[in-house]
Amino acid sequence: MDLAVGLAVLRADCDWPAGAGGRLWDREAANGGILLEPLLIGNKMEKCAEVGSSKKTSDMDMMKSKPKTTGESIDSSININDEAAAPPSPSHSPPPAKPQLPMIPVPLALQIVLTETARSIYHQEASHVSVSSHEMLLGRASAEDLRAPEPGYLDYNASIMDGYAIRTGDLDDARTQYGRLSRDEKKTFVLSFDLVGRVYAGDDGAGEIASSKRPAIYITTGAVVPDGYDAVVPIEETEAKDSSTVQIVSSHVESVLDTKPMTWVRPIGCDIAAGSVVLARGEIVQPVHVALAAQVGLRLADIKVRRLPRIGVLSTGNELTPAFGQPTKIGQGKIPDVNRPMLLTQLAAYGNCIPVDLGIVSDEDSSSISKLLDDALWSESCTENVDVLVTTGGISMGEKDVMAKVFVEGMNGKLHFGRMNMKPGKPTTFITIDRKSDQGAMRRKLIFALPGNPVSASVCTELLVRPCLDLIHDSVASDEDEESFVNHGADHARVHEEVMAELASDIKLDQGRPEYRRVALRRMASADGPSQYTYQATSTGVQRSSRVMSLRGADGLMILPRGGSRGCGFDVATKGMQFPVLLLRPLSSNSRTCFKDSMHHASWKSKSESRQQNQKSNLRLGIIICQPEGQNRSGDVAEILSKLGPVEVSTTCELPKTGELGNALRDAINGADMKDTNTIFVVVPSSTNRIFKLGIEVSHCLRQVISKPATSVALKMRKIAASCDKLAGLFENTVGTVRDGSAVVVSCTDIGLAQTADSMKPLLCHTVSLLDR
Ligand SMILES: Nc1nc2c(c(=O)[nH]1)N[C@H]1C(S)=C(S)[C@@H](COP(=O)(O)OP(=O)(O)OC[C@H]3O[C@@H](n4cnc5c(N)ncnc54)[C@H](O)[C@@H]3O)O[C@H]1N2
Ligand code: MOO
Repeated sequence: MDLAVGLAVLRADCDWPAGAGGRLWDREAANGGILLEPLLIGNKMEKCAEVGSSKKTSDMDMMKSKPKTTGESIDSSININDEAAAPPSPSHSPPPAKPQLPMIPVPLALQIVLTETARSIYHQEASHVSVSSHEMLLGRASAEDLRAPEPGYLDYNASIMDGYAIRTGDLDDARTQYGRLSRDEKKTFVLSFDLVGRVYAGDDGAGEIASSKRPAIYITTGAVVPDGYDAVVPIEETEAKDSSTVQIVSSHVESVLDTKPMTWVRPIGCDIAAGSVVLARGEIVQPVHVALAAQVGLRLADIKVRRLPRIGVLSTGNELTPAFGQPTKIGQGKIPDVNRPMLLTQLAAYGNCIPVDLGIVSDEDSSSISKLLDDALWSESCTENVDVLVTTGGISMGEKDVMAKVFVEGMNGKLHFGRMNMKPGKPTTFITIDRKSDQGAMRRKLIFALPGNPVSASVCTELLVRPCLDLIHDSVASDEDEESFVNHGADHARVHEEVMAELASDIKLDQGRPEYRRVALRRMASADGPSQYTYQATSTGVQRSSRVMSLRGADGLMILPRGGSRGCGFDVATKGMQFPVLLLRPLSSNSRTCFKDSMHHASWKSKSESRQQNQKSNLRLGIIICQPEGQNRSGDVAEILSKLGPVEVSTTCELPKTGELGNALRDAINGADMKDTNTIFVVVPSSTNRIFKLGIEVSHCLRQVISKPATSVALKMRKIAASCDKLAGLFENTVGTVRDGSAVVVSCTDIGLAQTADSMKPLLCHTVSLLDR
């Protein structure tokens, strides 16, 4: 008899709960006192080893683990008929339907499921389907690369603006003529076009179009730019003189004369070049792919997606009556079948499978259960057999718990594990059934026999069935050898997103098994700084596995260690302790969480604040204070301006012995001690009643050194200063680039300087970021 449980290497990122006191899991075999412990290497579970001694060699044999590496395959099958796997039965009680199998850690169970799933995918013939509506594409895995056909998108030259299509070649004469005019003559220059036609979006653009010396065609956004025309002038830059003449608004004449070919025109294929991949093989279809496929003109029949696995859901138990039917009689031992509607909807919500309702069966007659399931899985007459099966109930230790026997004995299944070290969900059982087709190809079915308690059934579906279905859904056939394919598939499968969360209150730990406690999560700003978060977990109440209310409002499963001396060493997990939480759904869809502390929210709340934060350090200041003899304001001004950025140098110029100020400013701006600056403030103290005159004087002098004036920035600054103090509005601020464009010079008074500088900071930072350096 061939008994072997291969214990696989767990995913390297599959760490067990923190705070479990070093022993990450253990298991006491039924009567052998065998402890299984993982050896921890670098906080990762690398392999399992047996410790302690055992009187039962066969038990040991069954548990024997050849440590495997990810490069090796797992043979995780258990022979259920081997007596050694079962605890001894007292002579007065009937033997249990299912032997007490090793209780394996959940991450190991998941690894086994993923490995066996990948193996089944390897042997599965890839089958692709197309769908009948675009909504059905969403979330499906593409079966092949989809490329944009010739000539790409768009297939005609289209106008980007409502305006007039023109021929840029027609502008040459007018441009030459305009170039010869004086400044005043240019002001009165008229550039006009003959309006020769109209093209609207949807017209084929091929209509008869009259020609003239300088024709223009009225065109709408998206319309075909007619042949021979190569640019569009936006309507705002034109005025219609009469029904046959369009004239360019005088302020736009110069720019329109400079119009380059294809201005405001989208050329053929510019959005999507012919041959570009719009949906890659294996990629999961998102709304953007639907948009791209539509844009390049594909038909639904052209889009092949992988067939979704069909998954059957069966409830077992004599006590069950169909849900949503006749009310059950009170106190008669009957209950509504909750698991089937729950799991059918849970699986449908995953979007990675087609759930199939297999009904309810009584647990009285194993052979009729075998027959029903055999039909669902293999029937020749049934074209739509299920690929995966989930049953609930009848999998524990009682006389009526027949499901393991049904699968193993009745259907020749291979049992991979029969108990998991967790609460809820301990009796969870995983089986595969392989058969050869008439052509000799291997076909495999994956069976999850889950506990009957609804919470256990739901949690185990989430923990094991969901990743299995995701793997089938996401996998793409490959030329690799079987073992490489299987190992790669299992190691790269999608597993649950995980966050660390701290307990909102004390929780008594289970003394027998680690608990996957249903918790609601709240995201909170962390003391570690902006955009750092912590999560707080609140238990959903009593965690009995019949209490479906414990699933209500749960965002995740918090992995609490087994308590007591055989577990983590303590009995109560106290408020504030942190444990990992496997997320049941992405947190962002959690409507109860308002991310007020997010960067997104912050940018809405205080745009200027965050901008200032971002732009903190790019201003390196030089300050030149033009002060009357005997005054010294440099300290105050430097202190105020230092809020903008580091002050590299602060210097003074004597006020003004006319004719000398210009030179003094030039020397100061170009002086060696200003070389590390990029923003030079020339500040004129307001203590004098000559503020207007001085403003003009300084401005005049600065214009000699400025290579490019920035008049609108200066005007803005003046407005801000005037809003602080009207007197400041009398000062003529000047802004422009100096030193070959490597620095900005700004002149101002000291009135309202703090507020003005503060308001100007974002603009100055941005200006400085655009300097030539
Ligand atoms: N001697 C032992 N007894 C039990 C053990 C054990 O280790 N030794 N494990 C317990 C644990 S843990 C669980 S979980 C349950 C699992 O039992 P089964 O999987 O055999 O399931 P049933 O006995 O058929 O049902 C359990 C419970 O759930 C109710 N149920 C079943 N199906 C449905 C359904 N479709 N909708 C709603 N409720 C359902 C059923 O009436 C039972 O109350 O075994 C423990 N026993
Ligand atoms: O595992 Mo059971 O699901 O604890 O109740």
